[in-house]
Amino acid sequence: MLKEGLNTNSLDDLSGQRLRPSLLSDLWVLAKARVVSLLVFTAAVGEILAPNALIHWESAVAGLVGIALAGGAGGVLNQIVEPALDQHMRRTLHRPLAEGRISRPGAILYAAILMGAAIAILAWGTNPLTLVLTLVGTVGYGVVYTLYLKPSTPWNIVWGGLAGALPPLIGWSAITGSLAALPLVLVLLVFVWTPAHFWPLAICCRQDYAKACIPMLPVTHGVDRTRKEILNYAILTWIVSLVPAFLTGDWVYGAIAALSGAWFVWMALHLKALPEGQEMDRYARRMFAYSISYLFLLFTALILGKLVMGYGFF
Ligand code: HEM
Ligand SMILES: CC(C)=CCC/C(C)=C/CC/C(C)=C/COP(=O)(O)OP(=O)(O)O
Repeated sequence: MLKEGLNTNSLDDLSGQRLRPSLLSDLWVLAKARVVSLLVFTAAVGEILAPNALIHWESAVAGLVGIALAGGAGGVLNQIVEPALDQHMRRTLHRPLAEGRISRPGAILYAAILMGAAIAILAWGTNPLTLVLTLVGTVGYGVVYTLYLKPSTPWNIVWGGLAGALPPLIGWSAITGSLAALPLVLVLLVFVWTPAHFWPLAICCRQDYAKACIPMLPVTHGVDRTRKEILNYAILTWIVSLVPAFLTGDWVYGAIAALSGAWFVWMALHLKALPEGQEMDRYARRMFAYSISYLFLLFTALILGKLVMGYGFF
């Protein structure tokens, strides 16, 4: 059975036969709901850090629901464009469109419903800035990254990552209707984190990307250059993660960011030192998994700091 890679639907039964996923689970996978959950969490942190989030709780709820729906629409758009590519990759070949369980028109209708609902909720419960930023996120990922950047440049995810980095700012703007230094730094943080999040996985899947003719960095520039870039971006992420401590005066957050970032950089160094082979691929997968916990930890530490210290000056 196809155990290599992150299968989105590992539904093999005891006899090795694949069970057919339910429609609900297909809709969940189509909307990339697990990725969207972290996007929504970073948006929630943007909201909590904003002044008077509790007073504007209706906007806060509308902002989170809107981002979840719009992020889901982005995931569906991505898979509408890519069924042929998904069929070539062990990690993605069981996706609903790739296996034909959901038709293209069905997926287009699903994306339209999600996006329509997102626009309606954001327009009703938040403000024009939040609506525009969210649209930029969905179009940036679902159209610009998927259609243009991904098939054409190995730096695709650096620029595509901007879309996924927007939620903290969207969360802040849902509450305040404006921009500010702290959420902009958080956007920068997710932006520089994204390459060190994704390229370890791209190293593991490099043969699949090569077969599918997608110019991911390990395919075009090799594994060594990719490991060097992962290290550069891990160091950059570590540095940027310390800036919120200076902006908020939250040194507990600062200590957590310093330690968890040092571990991220150490993993990048270790990955770089390993000889190419299965051990390196396994370690790259560990670093990919850690990247997700790391971002979650940073954002959790930020809200705990706000809840304890209040940041009255924001
Ligand atoms: C262009 C930018 C990005 C790229 C290319 C990328 C790529 C990926 C890929 C290929 C996966 C494997 C998951 C799957 O098979 O569906 C993944 C997983 C994940 N990504 Fe990213 N990612 C990006 C940005 C982000 C951002 C901004 C976040 C959140 C802030 C995020 C959060 C996650 C999470 C939580 C998972 C785990 C999902 C799971 O367990 O199924 N990613 N990412
Ligand atoms: C603010 C807002 C609404 C933003 C939406 C942005 C969004 C959904 C970003 C997710 C990024 C992501 C899952 C990339 C996967 O890359 P890929 O598509 O190359 O991976 P794949 O090979 O798994 O399809």
